[in-house]
Amino acid sequence: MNNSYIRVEGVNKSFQIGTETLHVLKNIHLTIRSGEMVSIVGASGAGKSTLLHLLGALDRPSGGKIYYQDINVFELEEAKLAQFRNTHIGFVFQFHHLLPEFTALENVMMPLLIRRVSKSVAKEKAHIALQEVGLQARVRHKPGELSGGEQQRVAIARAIINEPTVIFADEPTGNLDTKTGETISDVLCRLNQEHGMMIILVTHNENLAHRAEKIIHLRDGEIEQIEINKNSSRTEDNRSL
Ligand SMILES: Nc1ncnc2c1ncn2[C@@H]1O[C@H](COP(=O)(O)OP(=O)(O)OP(=O)(O)O)[C@@H](O)[C@H]1O
Repeated sequence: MNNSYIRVEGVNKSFQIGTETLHVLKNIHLTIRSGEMVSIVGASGAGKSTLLHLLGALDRPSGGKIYYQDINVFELEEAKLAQFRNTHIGFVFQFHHLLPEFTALENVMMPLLIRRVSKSVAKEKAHIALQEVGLQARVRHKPGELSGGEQQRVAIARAIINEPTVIFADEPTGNLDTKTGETISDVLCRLNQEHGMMIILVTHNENLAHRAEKIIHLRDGEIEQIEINKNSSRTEDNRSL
């Protein structure tokens, strides 16, 4: 059965710096299945974040196509693309971009309020999302009153409130100590295993990278290797690329 959810076909990305063209991603081909947890690893400057941004439809490729099932996302006009992102995708970044003057609950409610969901429904869903990441006791705290790991869990709750199909995370444990980083890794793995959310993440954290069932090694903008992680609890014996 073909259950590929995201299909990347011959994607390139270049940036123009003055008269120079920087070829950051070259001829990327990739398939990511429904429910998969995938990590993208590689040296600094290899193109990991650039690839994640393209996969998450935050930026457009210079060439090639990205399909979500049968939707060619970059053929969508800007407003439709934004709507597509809001409906299907959640983002978690190293620097969580929480709004400092709002409580954890209000930060998590925000994506639903932007979509004009009623305040009472948004509140109820935000409570559930914060419970999901183990922060039910901190709903009234503002970001400055939370630890780094707690702030990151609020960011994850905000990313899952729309019940996205896929979560993109760029260095989600990047500025956290080892133990707090493990808690965040546990939260992401649980969302994948218990709720079937696809998780696609960029990380320099070896432990987190190896909890994914597929590890994409990028080198100088090219896929060097796609490693199927036999040790991942989700890897099935009969999986193929
Ligand atoms: N908007 C941009 N304009 C010009 N060059 C860019 C832009 N974004 C990224 N680059 C360049 O593309 C290359 C890849 O960047 P990217 O952020 O994808 O790397 P990375 O693998 O995520 O690195 P790191 O592990 O250090 O975060 C870098 O050399 C970077 O300078």
